[in-house]
Amino acid sequence: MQGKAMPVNSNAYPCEPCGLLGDSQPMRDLYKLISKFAATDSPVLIHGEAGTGKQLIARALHQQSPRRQQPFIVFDCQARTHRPGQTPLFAPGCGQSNVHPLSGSVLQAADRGTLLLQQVQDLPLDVQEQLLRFLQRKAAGEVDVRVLATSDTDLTLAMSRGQLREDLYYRLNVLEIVAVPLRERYGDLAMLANHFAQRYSRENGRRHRPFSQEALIAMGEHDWPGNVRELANRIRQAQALAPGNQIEAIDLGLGIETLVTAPMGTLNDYKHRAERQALGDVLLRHGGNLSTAARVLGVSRPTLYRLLHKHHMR
Ligand SMILES: Nc1ncnc2c1ncn2[C@@H]1O[C@H](COP(=O)(O)OP(=O)(O)OP(=O)(O)O)[C@@H](O)[C@H]1O
Repeated sequence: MQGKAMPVNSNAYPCEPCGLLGDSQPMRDLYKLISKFAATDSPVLIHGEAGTGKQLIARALHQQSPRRQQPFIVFDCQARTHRPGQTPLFAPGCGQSNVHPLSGSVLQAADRGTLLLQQVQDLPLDVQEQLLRFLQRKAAGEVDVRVLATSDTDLTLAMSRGQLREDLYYRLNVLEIVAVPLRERYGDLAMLANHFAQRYSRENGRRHRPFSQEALIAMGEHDWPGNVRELANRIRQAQALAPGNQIEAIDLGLGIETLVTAPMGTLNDYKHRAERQALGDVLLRHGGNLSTAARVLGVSRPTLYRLLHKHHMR
C-alpha cells in the first residue's frame, strides 16, 4: 500500500468522490466514522436495511483509505451461492493438497486492495470456515486484503439459526457501521429527490419537471421501506413517464395508501405531524435551502434549526 490518505472530509456534503449524498445529522456522523475507519486495516461490518447505501459506504471506506489505488472487489455472497461458474472466493478444489487455496480466487484478485462481501450471512458454511481460517492467517502473510462485509438481516438471528458462524461474525465485526434508513434522515429527502429528478431528466433528455404540492406531501408521508434505491427508482420512472408539467404523486406511485392508512392520534400528534410535514414540504420544494425555507415558513433561522432538530431532520 502506498500514497497519502485522501484529505479527511469530516462533514462533507456531499461525500465526494464516493457518491454518498446527505447533510442530515446521521449522514454527518457517518462521514466522520468513514474517515476514521478508512485509515485502519480492520474489517468493518456495515448493516442496515436494503437500499440504505451500504455498498456506497464500503466504496467510500476504500476510496478514502491508503488502498484506494488498489482493487475494490464486490463479492455478492447471495448470487455466488447460486452461480458456481463465477470466480469463487477461494480456489476451486481448495482443500486438495495440490491446489493453492487462493489461486484464481476473488481473494487473490483483491490482493493489496479491499474485498466487500455483500450479504455475508449467505455464504455457505464451508466457505465461512475457509474465510475464518483466511482471516486468522492473514497476519502471517498470504495475500493482503482488507475485508468489509454488509448485511441487511438480523445477524444475531442468523447465528442462532446456525446460518452464520459466531466466530466469523466476531472476526468481521471489529468495526461497525449502521446505515440509517431514509425515513430517519428525513432532512435528506429534499436534496436526494431533487438530485435524482435532475439526474434522470438529463439522462432521459426530457425537460426537468418539478414536484407538485401533492407529490411533495406524498413523499413526506411515505415510509420508504426500500430507502434511497426506492426513491431513485420512483423518480426515474416518474421523470420518464409523467405526462404533465409537474411530477404528481400518482406518477411516483404514491399517495392514496399513505393517506388512507395514516394512524389516528391526539391533537398533539396531529400538530407534530403537520409541523414535520410543513418542514419537509418546504425543504423539498426549495432544494434544502434553509434561508428560503425559514422565510417561506415565516420563522427565524434559529427557530427553523430548533424545529429541524426537534424532528431529527438535521
Ligand atoms: N446517501 C446516498 N446518496 C446517494 N445515493 C445513494 C445513497 N444511499 C444509497 N444511494 C443509492 O441507492 C442505491 C442503493 O445503494 P446501495 O446499493 O449502496 O445500497 P445497499 O444498502 O448496499 O443495498 P442492498 O442491501 O439492497 O444491497 C444506489 O443506486 C445508490 O447509489
